[in-house]
Amino acid sequence: MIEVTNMTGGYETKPIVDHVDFQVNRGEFFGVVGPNGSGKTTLFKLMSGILPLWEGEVVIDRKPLEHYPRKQLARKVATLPQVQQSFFSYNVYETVMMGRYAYQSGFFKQPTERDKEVAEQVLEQTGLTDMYSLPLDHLSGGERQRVYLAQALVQEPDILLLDEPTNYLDFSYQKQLLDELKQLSLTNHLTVVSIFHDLNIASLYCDRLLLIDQGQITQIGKPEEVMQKPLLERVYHSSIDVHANPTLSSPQMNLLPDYFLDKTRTAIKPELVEATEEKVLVRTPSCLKPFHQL
Ligand SMILES: Nc1ncnc2c1ncn2[C@@H]1O[C@H](COP(=O)(O)OP(=O)(O)OP(=O)(O)O)[C@@H](O)[C@H]1O
Repeated sequence: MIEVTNMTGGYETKPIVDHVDFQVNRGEFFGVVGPNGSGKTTLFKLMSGILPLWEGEVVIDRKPLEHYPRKQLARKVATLPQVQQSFFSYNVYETVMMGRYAYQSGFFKQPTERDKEVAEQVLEQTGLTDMYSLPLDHLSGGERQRVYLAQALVQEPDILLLDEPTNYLDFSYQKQLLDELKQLSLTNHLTVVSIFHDLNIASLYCDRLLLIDQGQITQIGKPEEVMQKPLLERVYHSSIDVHANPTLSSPQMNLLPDYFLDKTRTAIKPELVEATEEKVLVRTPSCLKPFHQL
């Protein structure tokens, strides 16, 4: 369990994350959402000890973060940062194996049979087995993202902190990755705390969401408690529409482009032109798209 109390911190003099309190339960899939610059990444840096706390504390499994020795913390918490830079061209296997450093001891740090077993299993899980000998700079952005995720997973952490894990991934890999993480949270009780920009994805996969704005918590709760039109419109300064997912319980949102809004910023209802058993034709604001076939 992660307990964050009165967490405050930043970079210079002004706090970026300001007196924040929340808890994440073991095995929970917990999403952090909020506009650009709201403090999501800074919150992660404070939670993982990359940035020092100015005030408050982070307690992981009843032990304050600063009491964890480095290697013990790496076995407990693995992170996938937003931007990964590789200055040397390691191959996929070498990069993934670096995640095992917390389990290696001695001067030469040769991988053990167990290290190799875990690495192979994770390469399989992340669909990287066939690429294991390729240098990282020969991979696409999405493939590289999967390598770094694999590097975090071989740490066999209890807690995974992910900063926009679906960056660069096409929708099929997004689904594959999130299904895998969800499964790990359900069966292995892996705690997943992840930043998302895509509110619909966050709503589909997360047990609870934390909405942050200007360094403070605006709302925390189940997706239906956070995915509320007035709240999201206020925080994101955008016109949106929130509706029930037709097949699942998670609420989903649509952006409302300005050309679909009238002078009072209300969505213009499409005009029904023709409805037969095979098709429905509607007319939307005529200047742009005369017809939509549904
Ligand atoms: N290294 C830094 N030094 C100084 N200020 C920083 C630094 N990193 C971030 N900031 C500032 O902190 C604020 C919050 O940044 P942060 O990266 O936490 O936001 P975010 O919610 O993750 O944004 P995004 O959605 O764009 O990734 C921003 O105003 C940013 O300019």
